[in-house]
Amino acid sequence: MILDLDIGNTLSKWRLKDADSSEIRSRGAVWTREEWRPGADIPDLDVVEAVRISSVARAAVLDETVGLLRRRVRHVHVARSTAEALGVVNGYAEPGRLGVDRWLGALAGYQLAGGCCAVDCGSAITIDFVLPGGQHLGGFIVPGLRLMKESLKLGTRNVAIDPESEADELLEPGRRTVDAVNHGIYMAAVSAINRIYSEVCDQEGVALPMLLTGGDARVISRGVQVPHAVWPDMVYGGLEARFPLTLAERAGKMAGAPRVPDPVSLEKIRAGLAFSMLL
Ligand SMILES: Nc1ncnc2c1ncn2[C@@H]1O[C@H](COP(=O)(O)OP(=O)(O)O)[C@@H](O)[C@H]1O
Ligand SMILES: CC(C)(COP(=O)(O)O)[C@@H](O)C(=O)NCCC(=O)O
Ligand SMILES: [K+]
Repeated sequence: MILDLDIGNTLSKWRLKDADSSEIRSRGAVWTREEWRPGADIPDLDVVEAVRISSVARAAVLDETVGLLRRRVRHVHVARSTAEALGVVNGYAEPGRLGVDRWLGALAGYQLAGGCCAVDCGSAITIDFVLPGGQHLGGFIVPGLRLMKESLKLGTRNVAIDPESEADELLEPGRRTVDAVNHGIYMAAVSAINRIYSEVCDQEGVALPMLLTGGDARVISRGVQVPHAVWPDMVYGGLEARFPLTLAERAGKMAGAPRVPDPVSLEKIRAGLAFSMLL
């Protein structure tokens, strides 16, 4: 079995992948600040022959996790942001400073779709752009839904947006604090994504396919007008592309990859942008 780990600021996600069949056997998540102890919530390391890790948590969390794993597992691969990989050129002046989850998302998106806009809706919402030739432009970082809500300190932090809510309901003015906050932050997130996408496509003269991932991807997806696909395993896809282990991975296949969405025309994007400036 291969153990893939995606350690974010909020949740540490894991999945077990069969090295022979390339099938995903199980998955789970634990809070990042918690210690990784054998128990019901984490996979049995005895069956694991290789681990691949993406981590943006504090260095100490990664060091501890890697230390624990190296004692039990033969191959431990830790992803790093580099100046170039798999045809993508990192847009950061200091490439190593780009969050590795963003880098892996950009690599997966490029491998799947060529140029892309990769949006990761987690503790932060990150919006990264890769041009069709592989140049990563850099990106945008906005606080995620949960962080925005907590920063208001209005006592509404424990009432999350119902992930089943329809976008239409969330776009109405709230008539009590919790709704005013939830609808406000939802509007902030989706309008930032819509606007940033249009601005950058306009600047670069290219309509890019958009891919969404992260814990809030599904609910945010409903408010994003740009054609896009949700790919919950996008960061894992970057790990597969960067450290291919199975036959399918060596052939360039990433588990759970969606159909590439057809972007609308650049003319339409520009018309939308011009319209929003007039208002
Ligand atoms: N069951 C859940 N537990 C915690 N957060 C959740 C859950 N479902 C959705 N979320 C949302 O997902 C976000 C975490 O998403 P994730 O992509 O795992 O973030 P990160 O990679 O930063 O840890 C939270 O901030 C929260 O808004
Ligand atoms: C921006 C992030 C905090 C997002 O992390 P996440 O929300 O997925 O936990 C992470 O990618 C990070 O720590 N990046 C380093 C700074 C940068 O990318 O510029
Ligand atoms: K994120």
